[in-house]
Amino acid sequence: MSRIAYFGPSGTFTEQAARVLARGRELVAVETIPAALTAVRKGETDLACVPVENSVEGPVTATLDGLAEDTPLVAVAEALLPVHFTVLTRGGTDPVRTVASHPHALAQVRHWLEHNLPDAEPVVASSTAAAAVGVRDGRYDAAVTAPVAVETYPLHVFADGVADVPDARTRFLLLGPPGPLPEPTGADRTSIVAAAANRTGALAELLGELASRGINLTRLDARPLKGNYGYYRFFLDFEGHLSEARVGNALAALRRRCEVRFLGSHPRADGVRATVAAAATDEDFAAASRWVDAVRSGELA
Ligand SMILES: O=C(O)C(=O)Cc1ccccc1
Repeated sequence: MSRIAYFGPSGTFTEQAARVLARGRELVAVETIPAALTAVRKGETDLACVPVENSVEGPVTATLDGLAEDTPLVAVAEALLPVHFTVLTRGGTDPVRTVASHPHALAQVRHWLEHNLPDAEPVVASSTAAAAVGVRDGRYDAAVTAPVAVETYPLHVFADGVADVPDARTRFLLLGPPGPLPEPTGADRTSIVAAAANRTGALAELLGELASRGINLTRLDARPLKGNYGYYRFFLDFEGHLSEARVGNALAALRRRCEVRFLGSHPRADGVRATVAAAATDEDFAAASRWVDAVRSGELA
């Protein structure tokens, strides 16, 4: 049976996302995001499930850096989960002095903690579920977890439905080795990493290649090139599928300008259909190419 390594341990938000994407595949918990990516790169699992961005905290940098480095992986599917938290303790009457969680989770409940556990010191854990393990083992007094954590860790539910921002969402990717792309659906997302040159206008030129082909950008993140202060690589997500003319054409144009790593074309979890600007449909590109061919062959001027 095919297997998915997910950012665990058991009881994380990523496990919730992996369940949505599993389609009968076996789920294997690993302790970190790099470990999930390594499991696929080494062929220990067929796929990996990791978080990529959150609507409150922004990019998940371990995922972005892990995708830009080492051997290429591509996203074949995504899941978008609403994020509200459950706060677990061991119960009893002892005061809550420490509250542990993943940094993204702590950042999303800061106000709730100020009002409800003002004396508790926030402590960073590797994941929300690792924080629950710490509560179970007596290392922390409370953990900010995913709702599924109670299935694995029979702790006391101190509070649930906790969220500073009611509509917070996290997007997760299902990643595999390069292979055939998922079929286009009309509601797809394409992701790349581009190493824009460090000179005036270089990023604007890259974005211009997308804009001039009528492609709508959905995310732009910069990450530093470690060990090379002042240099960045850019992560771009945009609407459309590589099989579509405007996307293939734009990617070729970007490739002429700089190093590009393709990170996948796959259906969007929210089903939002791509907006295609005027004169940017496949038929528009095909008609224009037919015209150029006719001019080249001397049939037209
Ligand atoms: O630690 C987890 O449960 C994760 O899967 C990472 C995470 C943390 C906070 C919000 C969404 C995902």
